[in-house]
Amino acid sequence: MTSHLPIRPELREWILSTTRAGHGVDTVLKMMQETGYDPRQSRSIVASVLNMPISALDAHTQAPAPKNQGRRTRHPEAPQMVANGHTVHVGLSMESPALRVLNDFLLAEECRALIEQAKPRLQRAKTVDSAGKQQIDARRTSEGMFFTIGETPLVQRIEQRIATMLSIPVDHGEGLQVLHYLPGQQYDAHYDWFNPEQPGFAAITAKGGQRIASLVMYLNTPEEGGGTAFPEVGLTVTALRGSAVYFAYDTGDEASLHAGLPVQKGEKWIATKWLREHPFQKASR
Ligand SMILES: O=C(O)CCC(=O)C(=O)O
Ligand SMILES: [Fe+2]
Repeated sequence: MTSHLPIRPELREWILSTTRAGHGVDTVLKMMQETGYDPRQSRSIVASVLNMPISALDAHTQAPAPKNQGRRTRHPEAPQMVANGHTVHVGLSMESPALRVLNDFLLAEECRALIEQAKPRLQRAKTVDSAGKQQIDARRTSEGMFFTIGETPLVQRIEQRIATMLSIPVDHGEGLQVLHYLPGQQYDAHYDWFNPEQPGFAAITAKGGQRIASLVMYLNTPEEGGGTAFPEVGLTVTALRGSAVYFAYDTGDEASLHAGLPVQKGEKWIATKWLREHPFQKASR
């Protein structure tokens, strides 16, 4: 996905002028890493600017490929899989973005209980600004809250189901977030991966590294609207109680662009789990 990376013009110009001045690709990569770029990111960016495949980049560098590549999730396989005794049905599969619609991911009773546990703690949802700070954002008008890892037996059960289904340890997950949207509320089109070009990138990824996949679980069925749209591929996933949409991405994967469409009638409750390439926090039990 190297061609999809948003690269600042100054950085592009610097890479071109440095290589034109006779410095090797390995020197450029080293300098980028010294200024805080993640090794994998710098390789993608340099390959994109110099218009060469990452594999060709290896031939120009003496250093072996970076070893701190994080984990990746396993995409659930159709038609169904059993995670901790619970059967999940794969209703739709897509390869770009890597996406699965999962039916029966949560029981109706689990959806109801999760909403009840979240309700007293809702606050206006925030986004992460370019300095890595949480902020109120007009693009995201819903209310939300975070559970800590394993905070309640129910949260723990859901986290273990996710971990088994995607074959990734529970501690790679950010705390489960519950969001509540009322009519007119939405989440504008965005990527869940963090942009390596934004100033706060190092701070946001210091713990756990980059995000690699998301799971959006629908806790109710809005009367009208409120689906999750993937505008790059013309797909809208219907918000249906108990089902979920899973999608995985590389940094810069534009196909993973998605939006929580406005609720037209009724309300919408979701729980989101974002997964990181490295352990994000210690599980509490
Ligand atoms: O509300 C939705 O359908 C999408 C939510 C979302 O994109 C997120 O929580 O990152
Ligand atoms: Fe998202």
